Amino acid sequence: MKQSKMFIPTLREVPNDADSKSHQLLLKAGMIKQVASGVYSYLPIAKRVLNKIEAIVREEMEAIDGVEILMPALQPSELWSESGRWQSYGAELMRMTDRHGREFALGPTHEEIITSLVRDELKSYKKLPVTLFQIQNKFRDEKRPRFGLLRGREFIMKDAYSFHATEESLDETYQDMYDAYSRIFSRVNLNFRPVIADSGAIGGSHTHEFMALAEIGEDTICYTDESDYAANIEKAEVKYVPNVAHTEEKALEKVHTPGVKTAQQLADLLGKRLDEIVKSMIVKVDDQFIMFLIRGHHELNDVKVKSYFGTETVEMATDEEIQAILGATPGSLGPVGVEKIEIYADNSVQDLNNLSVGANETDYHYVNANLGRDFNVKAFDDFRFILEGEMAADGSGPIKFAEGIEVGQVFKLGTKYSESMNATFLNDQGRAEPMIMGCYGIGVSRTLSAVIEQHHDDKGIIWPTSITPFEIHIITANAKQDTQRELADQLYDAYKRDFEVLYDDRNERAGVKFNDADLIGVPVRIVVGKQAADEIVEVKNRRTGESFEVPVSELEEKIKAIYASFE
Ligand SMILES: O=C(C[C@@H]1CCCCN1)Cn1cnc2cc(Cl)c(F)cc2c1=O
Ligand SMILES: [Mg+2]
Ligand SMILES: [Mg+2]
Repeated sequence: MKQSKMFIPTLREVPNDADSKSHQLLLKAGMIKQVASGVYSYLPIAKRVLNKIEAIVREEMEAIDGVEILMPALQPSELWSESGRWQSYGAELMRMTDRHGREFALGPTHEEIITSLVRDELKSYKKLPVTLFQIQNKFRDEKRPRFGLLRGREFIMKDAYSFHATEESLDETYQDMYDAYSRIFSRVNLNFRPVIADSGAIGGSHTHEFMALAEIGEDTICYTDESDYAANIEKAEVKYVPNVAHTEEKALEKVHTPGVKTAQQLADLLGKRLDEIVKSMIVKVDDQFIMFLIRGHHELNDVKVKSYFGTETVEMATDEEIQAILGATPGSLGPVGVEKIEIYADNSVQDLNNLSVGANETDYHYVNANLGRDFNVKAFDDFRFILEGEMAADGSGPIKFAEGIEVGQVFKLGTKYSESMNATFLNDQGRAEPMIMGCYGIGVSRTLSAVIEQHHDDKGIIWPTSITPFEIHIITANAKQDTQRELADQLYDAYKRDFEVLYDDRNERAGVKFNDADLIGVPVRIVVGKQAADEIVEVKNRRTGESFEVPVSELEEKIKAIYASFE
């Protein structure tokens, strides 16, 4: 492709609203243009890379008997009412009304559509299992779109859905998908980890997220070097090992603590360690207020609370709600004398006695509060985030943290949608049963960004050869110089048959062309410059930065040698 005919609006300056490295480079390399917040056009270089990522996804889906379809973005609200999600989703679900006043969702995902499609067709166990997938734009009205394509409001997803007569059959497809995802993310050259994850609103039991390691990642991964254990921190289980350090029970004592709002301030005032303080948090679970007791140096894990109570509607109580229930502000809450609401506690609260807690009176706390005598706990469980260095749930070794970008997720859905939408099949005894489902997503446009996050230097993107927009970048140092231009034209004509060639034939200064080439990041660059008359060109390896002066007669061999070095 001749660059004079292409559309690659590179930028010299970093756009100030670009808030991640990949976002900056996508803009500087002229790969995307923002249309609205979280909404982008993909320009030619990006489109070529997306085509290659999608081709790899298709290959790996079809290799495990996935069959491609394409569903509409416009989803009638009636189907979302059948599943109950029209009511349960809020502002994130983009909705519209057509000219007849009928309501639609702009599809954020396609469980309702696919289940309604399949329930009319797959009526017998003999026709199961089936795995269908699509690659299509999704719409989610994110409150804070950011990091370019990493968190957009319209994005490209591969979403697959599988339908089964038995759990075993689902387990098989789940494993096939898990392995196919590992192949896909390896092939696009991502450094990734599959992690145990929380299934959240979608329901279902078992799910893994595929995390691309990157500092910008919004997810925290917990992993150990001693095993392949890895979990999203939302889910990372804290194996409770009692470390009881009880002392002789002392009399409850009320202490005036003016201005104390935080556990640290209380610890400082009492001359105690932060971990000797117990924080009391009021959480609204469904529409019931619950008090959670957490050690001072721990944090409440809202995802574990949701999972424990089996609901997504979990919010911290507001100051007003707290005032109404306990008559105090959040800085002075405690379990002593609390009868109106249930009290749950994290396991590690059991390790201490003579606790320092709020007195439910602003500016007053208790010391020496003791379980049983002064307050009761309905249940102890794992309600906190694990700390770096604590033992992993599999006992293999200390947990380490890393940031990750969630580029894929596989779910065992079960019968949540087939029951609510009556998608049944006749089993081998002729009895109707709800189909067992799995669903599997890959963020295709997010994967593009994740690859850039992991493959760039200070000059620009360095494409892995598997998804590079072009294989060779031919540049004339001075397009006005006939000898250079003629040799470059000749090389372009010779190579464009066997290679994907980008030919910078523009009448731009050499420096501009080299800067653009560094930004666009094609793995191998050929510069036709002053030595064109001697049929010598410069070959540059974008990844290593090495340059070689090569006679044209040895050029193809050199290019292939550089490509071989990438394997
Ligand atoms: O999408 C999934 C599960 C899987 C992911 C892989 C492909 C198939 N779906 C979870 N999820 C996430 N955000 C959503 C946002 C909105 Cl606004 C919504 F209405 C529904 C969902 C929603 O269901
Ligand atoms: Mg997540
Ligand atoms: Mg997820």
